[in-house]
Formats: sequence, structure tokens, C-alpha cells
Amino acid sequence: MRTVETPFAGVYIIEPQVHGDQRGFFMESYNNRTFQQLGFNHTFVQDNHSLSIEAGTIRGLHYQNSPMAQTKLVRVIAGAIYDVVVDLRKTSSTFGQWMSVILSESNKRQLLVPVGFAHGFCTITSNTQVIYKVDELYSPQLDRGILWNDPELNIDWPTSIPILSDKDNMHPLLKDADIYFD
Ligand SMILES: Cc1cn([C@H]2C[C@H](O)[C@@H](COP(=O)(O)OP(=O)(O)O[C@H]3O[C@@H](C)C(=O)[C@@H](O)[C@H]3O)O2)c(=O)[nH]c1=O
Repeated sequence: MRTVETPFAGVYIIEPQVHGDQRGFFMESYNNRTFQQLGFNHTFVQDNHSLSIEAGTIRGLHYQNSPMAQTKLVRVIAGAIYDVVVDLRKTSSTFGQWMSVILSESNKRQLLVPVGFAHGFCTITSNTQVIYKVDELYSPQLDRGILWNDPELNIDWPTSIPILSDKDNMHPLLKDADIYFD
């Protein structure tokens, strides 16, 4: 397993070691001891799995406020996504900035999204399946979002006419967002 640093402190791309042979491949998609050795001390308590049928589906931008803020370990098991994180740490020099990475069934890359970031993705294939681990349980009361096309963020999404949930259509702009991480 290899970790790749990103422009944001605390956000890492993780590349598992893939053992290919004539049958296909085997990989450890998560190994607690390796994570601990790398200094990642999360205890993941929930696994999530989503299917997005159409390419051009955006889910996001989502985060949970404290005391249920979540670290997420995101990967794709079918298709591909343009994965985005936005720095929401108010004291950060990169507050309000975003970055993207392609996660796909074929590149098997994972993104570690720490507390303090909003997360969202746009599917770039049909029938895309994303799975991710989180280190706090889902809390509908503390679930928050920021509008995907907030002009202040100016995210360069692969589509300008995404398929969205009703919820994701109604999120506030960053300037009005309720952000609380302790
Ligand atoms: C996130 C979540 C949702 N739900 C329920 C609430 C709702 O009825 C249904 C669909 O929820 P959502 O529309 O929020 O699902 P979705 O838009 O896929 O939300 C996800 O988006 C990506 C980008 C993330 O980063 C995730 O953390 C999560 O916020 O599933 C749970 O039961 N547990 C959960 O952990």
C-alpha cells in the first residue's frame, strides 16, 4: 500500500497493492495494522455503499458537524468518479479551496477525507458503485451540505447539468453554511 500526499494536509490518496494473476486480482482494500503504522488512527464504525445509475450524477457536497464529524475512506468498485473535497477548516490557509481526484474500479485508488472537509463526487460512468468507511455513525441531525455549484467554490465539475437529489439541490452556499468542527 502506498500513500500519496495531496495539496491538503490530512487528505491522502491511498494505492493498495494489487496482486494480479490469471484468475483476476486480490488486494487488501483495508488493513487496520498498516493504517496504524502509517499513523492513521481511525476506528471505522460504518461501511456505506451507493449505486448511481447515470453518468453525470453528483452527490454532495456533504459533511457532518461535530460531535459526529466523520473521516471517510472512499473507493469505487464499479465505474469511475470525479471525487471532490473542499477544505472547511476555518483556520486553514486553504479554507474554501477544493481538489479532485479520479477514483475508479480500474485504478483502485482510495481517498482519505479527514474531518474538516466537505465531500462530493460526480460519476463519470453509468452504474457506478462507491463504497466508503466512516469513523462516526450517520447523524441526520448533524448532516450538512454545501451547494455543488457555489460560485465561490467554482468547482470544475465534469458536467454542468448533473442528476441531483432534491436535498443536494437545496444546500446553502459556503458563505451561509453551518460549519462546526471541534
Ligand atoms: C449518508 C447516509 C444516508 N442514509 C440515508 C438517508 C437517506 O434516506 C438515504 C440517502 O442519503 P443521501 O441522499 O444523503 O445519500 P448520498 O447523497 O449518497 O450521501 C453521501 O454522499 C457522499 C458524497 C458522502 O460523502 C457521504 O458521506 C454521504 O453524505 O440514505 C443513511 O441511512 N445512512 C447514511 O450514512
